[in-house]
Amino acid sequence: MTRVKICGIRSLEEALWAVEAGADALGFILVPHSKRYIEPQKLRQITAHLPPFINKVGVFAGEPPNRVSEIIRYCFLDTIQFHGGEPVDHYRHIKAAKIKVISLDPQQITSSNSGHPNNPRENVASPNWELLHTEASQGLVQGILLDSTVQGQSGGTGTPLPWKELHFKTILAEIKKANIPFILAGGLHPENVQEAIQITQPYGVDVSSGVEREGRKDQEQITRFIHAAKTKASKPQSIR
Ligand SMILES: O=C(O)c1ccccc1N[C@@H]1O[C@H](COP(=O)(O)O)[C@@H](O)[C@H]1O
Repeated sequence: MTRVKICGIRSLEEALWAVEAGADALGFILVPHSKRYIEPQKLRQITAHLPPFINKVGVFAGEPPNRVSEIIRYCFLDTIQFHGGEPVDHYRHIKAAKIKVISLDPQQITSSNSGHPNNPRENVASPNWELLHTEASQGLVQGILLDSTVQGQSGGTGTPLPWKELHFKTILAEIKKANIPFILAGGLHPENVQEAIQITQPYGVDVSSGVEREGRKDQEQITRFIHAAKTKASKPQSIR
């Protein structure tokens, strides 16, 4: 069954909505410029009151290793999500599971399909797959998350990746070679998550904007999202 992370939680009430609906993980944004930022002092008050068996993920972008280590311990977090292109090697001493984020520009993926008949990858800024495979084989990362970047902004953009595009299939093939769990993010919501899962077959899905209403987490959207993600779709889908 597909694991679900609900990200950008800012209160105990929101966290308990997600837990009640069956979330496997909760994400907390520790990126100070984000509109979903939560202060460590407030976060600790949430995590201290959560039931067991729920994975608590801290989302960071470019925070120095010592600061990350301090927050992980202070806030009782289990997992680090590196959302700022950090060299994960610098964080190897920290005792937490690590998720490396690869941010992709949806427009570049789409244009690479039609751009050049002989080389569909020509226009795409390709991630460093060799580095990812090395990090995975050395046990430096335990998961890889694909997210969308829009005009230089990555994280919480609410923009879907073009998972139906042919070039996306080649990206997935590279990720699967690393042989670590793959998590799909970027613009997922209750209406598209089943199709996205059917096409990409991820270990887990991650959502922030897609379970909000007027900028705040919404209990009904969270419940619908988790239900959809954990229910098998009836119609088969394929990549065109
Ligand atoms: O959610 C944020 O505000 C955020 C800020 C900075 C880095 C990451 C952030 N969230 C991550 O973004 C993706 C997808 O978000 P969305 O569903 O498209 O809104 C997900 O991995 C979140 O963990």
